[in-house]
Amino acid sequence: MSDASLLLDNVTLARGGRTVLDGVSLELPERRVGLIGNNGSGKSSLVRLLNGLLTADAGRVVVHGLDAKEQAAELPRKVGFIFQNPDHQIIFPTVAEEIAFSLEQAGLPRREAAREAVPALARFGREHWAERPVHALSEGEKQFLCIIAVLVMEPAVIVLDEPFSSLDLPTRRRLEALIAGLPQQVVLVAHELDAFAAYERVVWLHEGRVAMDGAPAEVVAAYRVFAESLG
Ligand SMILES: Nc1ncnc2c1ncn2[C@@H]1O[C@H](COP(=O)(O)OP(=O)(O)OP(=O)(O)O)[C@@H](O)[C@H]1O
Repeated sequence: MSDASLLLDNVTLARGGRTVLDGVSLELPERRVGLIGNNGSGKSSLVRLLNGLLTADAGRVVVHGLDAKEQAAELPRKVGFIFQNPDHQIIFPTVAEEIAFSLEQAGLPRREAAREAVPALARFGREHWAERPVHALSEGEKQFLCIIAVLVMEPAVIVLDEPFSSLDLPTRRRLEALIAGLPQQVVLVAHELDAFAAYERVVWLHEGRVAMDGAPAEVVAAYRVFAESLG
């Protein structure tokens, strides 16, 4: 296995007494990986194994050489996570404080992190946001702030779990362009199936198992047929 891979080896996970991942095995060295499937199929559960928010009941998860169980404490710095709802991620009242907190998480001493927040925002052309109250940002701006907060920590992997749900189309397109330019490995969970056209690999989860896995054109087309048949 290459060191820059995500590996799930026969992973099983139960939540609330139900099996939500059932013997999932995947080796994912691709830089752009999509995850699709019906509501409740296990997508969010799977990506939460990658940054230690959840721990597999059986099987093994390895993230760029880190064993998710043995080296769980190191995972949050390796895997940046962007949630569907930015309000779940943002904890500080101002933009600069939020970014300073990320820098501190990345290992900078507190005072240095506070000093570096505005220059960090400037790298993304958002230094004018520094003193803005987070609640005064639009949904798209909040999502962008979350992404900046994750990127300043320079993780090797970026996971986005349904990041487009509350975004209008222009904001979504801007976010997609930003994601496309990232040097990191990206794992995207989304119901917007056209978002995966340029991806290298798409995994379709169904009821906690891999239903299909491969090039986006084939996997998305097959999932579309299946999903339409349920409607
Ligand atoms: N906090 C929780 N406690 C117990 N069960 C949970 C919890 N969160 C999710 N589940 C269950 O785990 C299963 C998989 O959920 P998960 O969120 O991983 O699916 P998903 O594919 O991401 O769905 P969606 O597309 O709706 O976001 C579902 O049956 C769900 O009810």
